[in-house]
Amino acid sequence: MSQQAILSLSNLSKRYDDHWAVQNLNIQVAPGAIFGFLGRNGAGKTTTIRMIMNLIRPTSGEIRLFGKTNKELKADLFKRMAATIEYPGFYLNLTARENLLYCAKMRNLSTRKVNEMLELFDLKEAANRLTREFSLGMKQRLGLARALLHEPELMILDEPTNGLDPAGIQEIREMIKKLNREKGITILFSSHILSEVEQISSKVAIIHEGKLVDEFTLEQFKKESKHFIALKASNQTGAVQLLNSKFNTRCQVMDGLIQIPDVKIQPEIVNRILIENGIDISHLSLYSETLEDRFMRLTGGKDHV
Ligand SMILES: Nc1ncnc2c1ncn2[C@@H]1O[C@H](COP(=O)(O)OP(=O)(O)OP(=O)(O)O)[C@@H](O)[C@H]1O
Repeated sequence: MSQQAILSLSNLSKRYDDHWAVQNLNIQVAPGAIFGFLGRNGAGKTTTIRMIMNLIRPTSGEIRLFGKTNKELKADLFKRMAATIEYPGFYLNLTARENLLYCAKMRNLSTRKVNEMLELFDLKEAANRLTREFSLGMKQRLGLARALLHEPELMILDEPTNGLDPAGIQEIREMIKKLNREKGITILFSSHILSEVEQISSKVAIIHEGKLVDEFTLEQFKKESKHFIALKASNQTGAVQLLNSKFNTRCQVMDGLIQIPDVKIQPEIVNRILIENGIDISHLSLYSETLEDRFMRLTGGKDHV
């Protein structure tokens, strides 16, 4: 990587009793990225984030933030980065504005940022309402506003859309993109929701049973993803034999569909050849591998896992 990584994990591992929650994790997050950290429940995402945040100690391996170890960064670590882990907690008897003002004062930050954050996160109208009346979506937004008060360069968000309804998920997704685009903040966020990761990440890492099983940019993914023709015929065995010999290819049968792997073969020609040979077709489509397919291939998991 030509540009120095803003976050670099080298052989990072964490062992609990007799099992590895995270094992030999190597990840580089480039400045300006929206890095999606994807894995099923229990894959090791939160453990990794807790280690980055210095909340738990790694069993082995190294974490470098801004090119330095946690020890070298000391207090600077929390000046230059921010994180939200699980559900954000607030003083429920204080208003949104009071919560932010309190946090700014505690951390010796300028209070002028409070109004800016309320505006940025669309909380201006709700600013004087008690946070006990807030919906989960509003609390998530207030949590992001609080995390951003000190203008961090890197934000780490652990499952930021957990428990939100579709509209809340959309709002947080747009916020993440906006923070990255307009404020230049590098973002690492964990998720087990594939569509979410696919929609906003510039780079994705898939973690499974504590190990990194795949890492790619969205650009790479689109280039590398498999394309094929899928069809269902009245005589599947006969159709496979015929297509293999006519097109010098190797068709596979998956989930009751014949897959022709060669993208250069034209579907209309496939259609004609099968019909001319007395084989009827009940389904024919062009297919590209989705992130969900790739994730399932690697982890045996499903979308919301
Ligand atoms: N304090 C702990 N003691 C023992 N085992 C733990 C501890 N914390 C996490 N684990 C185990 O480590 C593994 C990884 O857990 P982790 O919470 O990091 O997964 P995750 O990917 O964040 O999952 P989720 O999406 O469910 O939060 C799991 O098997 C979990 O049970």
